[in-house]
Amino acid sequence: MQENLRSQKITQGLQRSPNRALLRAVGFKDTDFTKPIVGIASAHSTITPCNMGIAPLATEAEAGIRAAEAMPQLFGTITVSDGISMGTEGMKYSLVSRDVIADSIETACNAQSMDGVLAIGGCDKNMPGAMIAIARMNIPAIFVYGGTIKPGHLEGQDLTLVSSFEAVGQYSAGRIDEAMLYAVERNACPGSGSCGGMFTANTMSAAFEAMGMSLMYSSTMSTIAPEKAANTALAGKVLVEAIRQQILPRDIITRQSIENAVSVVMAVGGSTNAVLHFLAIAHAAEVPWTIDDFETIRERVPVLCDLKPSGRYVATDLHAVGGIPQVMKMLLAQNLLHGDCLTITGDTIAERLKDIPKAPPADQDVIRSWRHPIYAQGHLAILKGNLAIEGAVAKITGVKNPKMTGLARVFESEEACLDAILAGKINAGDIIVIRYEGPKGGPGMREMLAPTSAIIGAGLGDSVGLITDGRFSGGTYGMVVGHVAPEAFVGGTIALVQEGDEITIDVPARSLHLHVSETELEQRRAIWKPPLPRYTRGVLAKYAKLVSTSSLGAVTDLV
Ligand SMILES: CC(C)(O)[C@@H](O)C(=O)O
Ligand code: FES
Ligand SMILES: [Mg+2]
Repeated sequence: MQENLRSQKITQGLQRSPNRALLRAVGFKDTDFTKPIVGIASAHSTITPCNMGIAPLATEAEAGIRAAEAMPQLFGTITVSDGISMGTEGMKYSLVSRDVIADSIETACNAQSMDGVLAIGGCDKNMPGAMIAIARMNIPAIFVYGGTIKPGHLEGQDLTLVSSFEAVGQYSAGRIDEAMLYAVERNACPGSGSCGGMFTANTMSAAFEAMGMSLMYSSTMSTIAPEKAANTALAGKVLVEAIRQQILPRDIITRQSIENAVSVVMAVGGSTNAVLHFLAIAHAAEVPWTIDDFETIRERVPVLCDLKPSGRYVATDLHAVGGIPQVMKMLLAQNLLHGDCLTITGDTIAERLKDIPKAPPADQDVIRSWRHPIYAQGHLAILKGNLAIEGAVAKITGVKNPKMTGLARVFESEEACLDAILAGKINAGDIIVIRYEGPKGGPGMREMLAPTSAIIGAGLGDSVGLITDGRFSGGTYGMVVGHVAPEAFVGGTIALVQEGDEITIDVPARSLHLHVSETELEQRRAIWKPPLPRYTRGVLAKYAKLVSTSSLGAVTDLV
């Protein structure tokens, strides 16, 4: 098999002499022009612990690729740290960054005819951004996770970044003092790595491992562990072999492997963002996959892992007891995983899992036994109803009652809502509505981590519901429903809700209902006026014009 299938366009023949002149300047010798050119898409950044450990890993990948007789070429892609932009206008760029990352990787690889790409990412959008590009281009590729952070420690408790968000709510509700708030802040994030609970970054990396696009065990390794460096070099070698064998992403990313990935998301109790991102990845891979497909999986897959945000442990704890392969083996043993799906190594999932025991180790409680799951069914439910005709995504963890009726408390932005919670104006039984935060309206579907953490911190997690056309952080839990579609900006019913309207969130019935008659809704619709776009120039304006509804994954290249 020819290994420079694509790069021969820039390296072979008389006319490519100038191209070779440039490549010689970056180190190519006569014998290198027939070797595969392999991009390394590095999301290194010093702004955030999620990405600050990536540069040394990129160096490891480079060495692995070179040792396999290929030509590694490093290029940078961007990151937005959700935790740093959270709660500000800047957070509107977070989901936008997913598509900027995808577009930038596609641009670098296709413009320079690379034969394959190894993408390394850290913060939340790095994972889906890279995978969208990989699926779209369909050139041999592997994803390497930058690795998870270790937990922080305070007074015998394990902390994550989300502890710090919750401390703000606890402080405002008078449950902790200022000294404690700052103690949490100082101890929450002990160094390099992506946020440690089963938040969005860890959810997506775990899902990619399950999908076969990353090496086994790689998604739960700590950034600073020596095994992470060694595994990254190995990923480089595995990729070069995949280029030689021409194993393409769309051989791996199939309907079955997306089912495997989503099953693992349920089993680990992962982030609502997985719904949005897998819709977008499936779209990029041209795999038929709809929002209702998540429901089919939820019904059959239990939540097995006791992980934060609502559980007790962090990703490094999961790693220590067998990681994602152990969870996958448990699902495989119950026929809930397609064992014949291909992985990037050329082996199938079942072959990769063959030496792993069917049950988790007995002396631990991070992964529950099959008979005693945390929840008998998955925790990410798709709700529909007059408030969300296209669908909405509910996360139900840490709540006693998955059905709730209450009176609407309506906010036109996240900031307005947070102010009301912190001022003690939200009461048990309220259902908060945060709107005009959708893909087009926000734009960019901000994550409502500050309000949802403030609700938890105020002790209202069980008694207050929240619905929004925005998104949630992987750190959010409680009675929360996001991605409400159609969004307010395009005139979805959520735009017509008035203060004091009765709303029912009924997860068992999978319904989201506004108790207002059709006639009354029609009257309200007749006087509703679409708001002016919040941005008229720049990337947010361009994004708002292009982006699809969230029920189709908020993609920017819908045909
Ligand atoms: C800040 C977090 C925890 O990274 C959040 O953005 C998430 O989605 O998990
Ligand atoms: S802020 Fe980057 S993973 Fe949480
Ligand atoms: Mg996030």
